[in-house]
Amino acid sequence: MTLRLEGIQFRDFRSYESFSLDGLAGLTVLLGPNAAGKTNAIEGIQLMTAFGSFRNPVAKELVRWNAPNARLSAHLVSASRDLSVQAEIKPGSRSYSLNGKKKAVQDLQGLLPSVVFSPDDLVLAKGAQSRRRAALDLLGCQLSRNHRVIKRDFERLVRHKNALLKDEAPAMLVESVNDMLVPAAVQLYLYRAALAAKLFSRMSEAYSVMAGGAERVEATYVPSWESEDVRDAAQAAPIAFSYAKDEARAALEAALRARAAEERVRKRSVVGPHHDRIEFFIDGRNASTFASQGQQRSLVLAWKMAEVALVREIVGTSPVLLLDDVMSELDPRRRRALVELLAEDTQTFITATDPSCFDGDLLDAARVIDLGRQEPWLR
Ligand SMILES: Nc1ncnc2c1ncn2[C@@H]1O[C@H](COP(=O)(O)OP(=O)(O)OP(=O)(O)O)[C@@H](O)[C@H]1O
Repeated sequence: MTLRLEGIQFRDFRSYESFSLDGLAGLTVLLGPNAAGKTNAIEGIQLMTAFGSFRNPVAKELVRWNAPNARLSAHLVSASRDLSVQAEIKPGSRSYSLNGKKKAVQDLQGLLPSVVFSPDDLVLAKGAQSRRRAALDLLGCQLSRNHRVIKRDFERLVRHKNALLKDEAPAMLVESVNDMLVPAAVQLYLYRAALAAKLFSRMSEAYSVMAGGAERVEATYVPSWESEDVRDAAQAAPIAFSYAKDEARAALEAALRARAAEERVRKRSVVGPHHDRIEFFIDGRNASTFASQGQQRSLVLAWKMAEVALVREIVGTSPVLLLDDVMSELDPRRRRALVELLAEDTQTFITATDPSCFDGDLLDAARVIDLGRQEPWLR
């Protein structure tokens, strides 16, 4: 049975000393002037549903200034279940519990997936590759326990390998870590590549609808073990890569051998899924270099629409949709595309500084929370 978010509470989280919302239904609009805490609220809800944050913060940034820790809780309900998820965040650590029992993030992700769309997401189109990989992983982690376990194992091994390289440990030690790292790296690559293929095809469809079929969007997932020439070519024009498990393993092992000396000199790992790339193309040209602002927005919106479609297909229910200050950024055509996403079964939170960017019908159907009216010391 589908879970939904019934209530959320923050204590000493970001700008909030104390904040709670109960009786949450389909559509909640959070209004408030700049710095009222709208993005903080969206981030808090994401932390209690996706168990990650689109802002990629360190734990310390989430704790209200001068407070020792932050506490968040979420009440999730369905016809047959009543769950209480708690989080305690201290500088340097985050711990979660479910109905009073301690849980690892890997055990909670997927309970109630969420998809965030915020102006910050424009970095998906233009910014660092690490943000694209992180967005793909956050989706993968919400959809598959295997994805989250392998990602965690792989990241642990990379940290260990980097520490050895930094300490100039003997090559034999680094090689023995590579032996453990390769299976996790190959599996993470396979999960990501399979997820990317599904996401990218839905993204192209969504973009095509928004652009009235006038532009063609493609996206590719480029493994780190490709030679520099091939990676350059894959930046210039879309090349589809497809590796079976054995082929991926052989290619990664060969690249690790070929670049071992470089890793020793640079004192860090240079090959593996943490260096894979995601490239976007509009009409065959790399979007990082050639896309206009409007095309970048459409690209990111299409990615988000593809995420929602994939969660619906794979989990069988809609994710919680968190839309942070996006209406004012979108032209009427894109706004319409976004509003169509708000199917009746999609629990949605939208923030804005000004209610005038919403349709009257949308506001009539929503519960409107005015964050600007809250006492400032309680925010
Ligand atoms: N750890 C923290 N402790 C206290 N305040 C914080 C913390 N982190 C962020 N803030 C403050 O929270 C305030 C609200 O930020 P938020 O991004 O939620 O505003 P917003 O309502 O989305 O504003 P805008 O409309 O300008 O996007 C900011 O002034 C920021 O300085």
